[in-house]
Amino acid sequence: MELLFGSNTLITKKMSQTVPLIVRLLASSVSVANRAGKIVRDIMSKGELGIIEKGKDDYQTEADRSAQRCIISSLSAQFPKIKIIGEEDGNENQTSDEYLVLDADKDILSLECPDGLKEVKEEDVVVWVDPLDGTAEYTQGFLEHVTVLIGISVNEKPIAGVIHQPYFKTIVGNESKMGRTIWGLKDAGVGGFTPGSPPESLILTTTRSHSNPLVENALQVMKATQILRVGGAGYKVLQLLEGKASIYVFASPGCKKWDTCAPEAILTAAGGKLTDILGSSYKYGATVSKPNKSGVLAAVNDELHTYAINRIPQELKDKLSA
Ligand SMILES: Nc1ncnc2c1ncn2[C@@H]1O[C@H](COP(=O)(O)OS(=O)(=O)O)[C@@H](OP(=O)(O)O)[C@H]1O
Ligand SMILES: [Mg+2]
Ligand SMILES: [Mg+2]
Ligand SMILES: [Mg+2]
Repeated sequence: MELLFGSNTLITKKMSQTVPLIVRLLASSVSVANRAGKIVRDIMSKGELGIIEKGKDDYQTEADRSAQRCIISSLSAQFPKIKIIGEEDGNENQTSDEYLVLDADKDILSLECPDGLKEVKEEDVVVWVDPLDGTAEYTQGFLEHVTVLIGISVNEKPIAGVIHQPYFKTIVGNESKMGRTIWGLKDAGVGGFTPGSPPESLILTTTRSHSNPLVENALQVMKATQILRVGGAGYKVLQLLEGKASIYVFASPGCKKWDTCAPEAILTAAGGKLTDILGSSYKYGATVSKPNKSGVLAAVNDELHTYAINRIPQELKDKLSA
């Protein structure tokens, strides 16, 4: 019976008897994010983006829809009791065999699960999926900013995640490989990239396509030497992880739980911190409200996070507190 499934599934089935749920879920998330990234590239190559305007400055493309279908159908087939929440409406029940990925990344499967996460059950987990973060940038050709985000929360806290960058190019010898997958697991570490030390002077990263006067006010008070304006919460946190910026400031509603769950989990596993602009943590349980109403403030370490919180004027904090 098992032979019908192919060798990777067979390995996954054997592993399922010994490897803790969280490690298996992260390993499957890495594999499915790679496939979702290929879908994102293929749809761009075909040139039929199928753009829908969901709201003001808020777009959805065929890549957002198909990548979400791939991720949700693949993870729910393997972890049927886990609650999975995706950004794009109308996809949850559209399972597609074409996109079914049942592999699990072997390197992740061999990670040592932290003691506190060994007993986690499917019922304790909520997965937040942003199939394509940086949709505005995807449609405008800023392809390096685009990421696929899969965030894993346990008892409302983000504890593991994947940021896949479909358009990251690696040259190995004469061959170039597209895409890389960054992962993090609380108390275990991060991987898939080379961590960088924070820049010597204060460099901020913020939105490229969703600015407003509140956002600009919070940037000015930081006294930074440089402000990088890039797309996507995933890409901005990647800039922190790689030492290209040290604080991510977005003093506005607009971001949602699927934007921050995976980036927060990975940043925390790397020693950083992500909160709202008042310094309070967001919760990621199944019934929380989706918008991150009080903005985003993330930093590479606690010291810089405290610096940034202290510089935000009280008036601005009052405006963004719900
Ligand atoms: N004002 C507003 N309206 C609608 N959607 C918004 C808004 N601000 C941020 N976002 C969503 O947050 C994701 C990251 O966007 P940005 O890089 O522009 O901003 S930021 O991370 O919030 O700084 C990005 O997610 P994706 O939709 O997945 O691309 C944005 O759509
Ligand atoms: Mg969107
Ligand atoms: Mg997003
Ligand atoms: Mg999105």
